[in-house]
Amino acid sequence: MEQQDVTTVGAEGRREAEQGAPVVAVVLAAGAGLRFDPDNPKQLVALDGKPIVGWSIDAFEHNARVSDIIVVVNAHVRGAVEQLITDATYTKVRAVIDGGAERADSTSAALETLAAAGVPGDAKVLIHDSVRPFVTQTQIDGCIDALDEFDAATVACPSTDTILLTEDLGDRETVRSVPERRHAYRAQTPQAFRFSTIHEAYDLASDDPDFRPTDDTRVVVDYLPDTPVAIVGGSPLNMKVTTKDDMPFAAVIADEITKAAAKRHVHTMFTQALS
Ligand SMILES: Nc1ccn([C@@H]2O[C@H](COP(=O)(O)OP(=O)(O)OP(=O)(O)O)[C@@H](O)[C@H]2O)c(=O)n1
Ligand SMILES: C[C@](O)(CO)[C@H](O)COP(=O)(O)O
Repeated sequence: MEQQDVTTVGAEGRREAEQGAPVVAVVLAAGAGLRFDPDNPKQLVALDGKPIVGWSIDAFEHNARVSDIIVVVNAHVRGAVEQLITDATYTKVRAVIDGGAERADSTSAALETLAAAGVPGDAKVLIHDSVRPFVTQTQIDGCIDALDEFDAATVACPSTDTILLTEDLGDRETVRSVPERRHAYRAQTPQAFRFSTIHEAYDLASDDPDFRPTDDTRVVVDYLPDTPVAIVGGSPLNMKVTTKDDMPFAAVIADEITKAAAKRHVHTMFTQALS
């Protein structure tokens, strides 16, 4: 992917000439959805008529600072995802690639695709769960901006519950430590990295076959411990659809977003008609 100048209009209307490396979104949609319904892939389930994976791709397609999108799929959803991309006439989706058995394998496959494509080490890579359909432009911009100061950043939500870290005692879990709540966050996505950082971390981690991280931030924390990972503000609305119990909440959020967008559209129409 070639270097390109991107002129963007920031959230406050600021115009900024943003010259630099590509901003690549990796949308992870290769999961089996075992906790949801293996016979009904959750990434394809519609919310307000749009498949969950479509909500996530839309968010990055419509961010002017994102230059490229890679979608990671499995064989069961590939056809539907490719059709969705065609029907939506997305302009930034560069490849639909096969993921792997674990989430980390899917991220790794995306990183190898970027490496083979010659993506520069200072490219900004945003890795996102496709089943977090309500990621906001503010969160995406927050990740992109954070990488001007850090080599790694993750969207995360302050925990409103006290977090307990446990250990095994016989067949029971017992509390090992209770971190201060002000330092307790729930990781979300996007998780964002300079390409060289995340590629190096995954390269180091690949020597440990037993390493099974549930997110990408941990790979940097464990294998590049001197690399700070900045927190970007998350929200309970940036939820992950994991089980069917998540669907009623997701449906309410989707409906609210759709209604708000319709109101904005009507307002714009009136403003244009009356001007
Ligand atoms: N091998 C995998 C596993 C997960 N994911 C993606 O990572 C995100 C978060 O994973 P999760 O919610 O756990 O999805 P699944 O792994 O499909 O769920 P389950 O664990 O219930 O099978 C999802 O967008 C999922 O598609 C992926 O791309 N490749
Ligand atoms: C990456 C993540 O969304 C951060 O909370 C989470 O770890 C994904 O977990 P999953 O089991 O793959 O859904």
